Amino acid sequence: MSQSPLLAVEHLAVNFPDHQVFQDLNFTLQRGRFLSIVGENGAGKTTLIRTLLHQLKPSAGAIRFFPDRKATRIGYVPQFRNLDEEYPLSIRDFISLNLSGIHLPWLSRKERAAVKEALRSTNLTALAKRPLGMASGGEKQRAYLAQALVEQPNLLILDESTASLDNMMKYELLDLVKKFNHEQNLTVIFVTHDLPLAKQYADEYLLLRRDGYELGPIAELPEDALISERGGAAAHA
Ligand SMILES: Nc1ncnc2c1ncn2[C@@H]1O[C@H](COP(=O)(O)OP(=O)(O)OP(=O)(O)O)[C@@H](O)[C@H]1O
Repeated sequence: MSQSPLLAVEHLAVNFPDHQVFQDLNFTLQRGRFLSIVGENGAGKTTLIRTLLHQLKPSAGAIRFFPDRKATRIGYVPQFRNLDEEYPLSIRDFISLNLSGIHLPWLSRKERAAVKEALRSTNLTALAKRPLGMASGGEKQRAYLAQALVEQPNLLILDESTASLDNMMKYELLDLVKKFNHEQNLTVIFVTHDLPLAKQYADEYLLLRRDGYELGPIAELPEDALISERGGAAAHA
């Protein structure tokens, strides 16, 4: 299989006023790969994602996108939050949120087709008119996935997106994501504390530790990846 990098993290360091999160982080993510980022609380997973999303500036080093950042569309699926039942938008309107207003105050024909496809591919067509607040947890999370997919990203970031979902919903969501990964060569970054889930779906792992990091094929993810050096199991978010 020919390899083509989507991004390269080079000698990355991120400093906060009181401490440094990474010192010299290096890895390359090839297109079409499914990378799981794991690490105990405070190891720097969110900091890395925020740096990838350009919300934080590296103190040293760089993240390079290929061919460039502009050509790299990033879809982001956040951690599950139970929206209020009163949340007024329908599932269809919620999925369209990122699109409306980009070109015109209403959706173009192409955008409407993209919303239709996002609904279809996440099994939400029959629920399109349902208020998102009334949807089940799994349906809500599929709506977030559809919202991220509607812009046809090259990179999909799942940021603890399965935390707080029950087992069935977790597998349902990741089965869908894996399908996009396989069928559309979509590159995936999955941040999680759930090692069995990471092992089942990812191709490779990045384990962040407070004093360094490890990388490798997912089959080599250490069983004790989330056991802190102080000897206890790390608390999960
Ligand atoms: N804006 C900030 N200012 C100062 N320190 C910060 C800031 N953001 C994060 N940190 C610190 O940086 C370290 C890494 O935090 P980060 O949230 O990236 O860890 P994490 O691996 O995502 O943790 P968790 O699993 O708990 O979500 C922590 O010690 C955190 O307190």
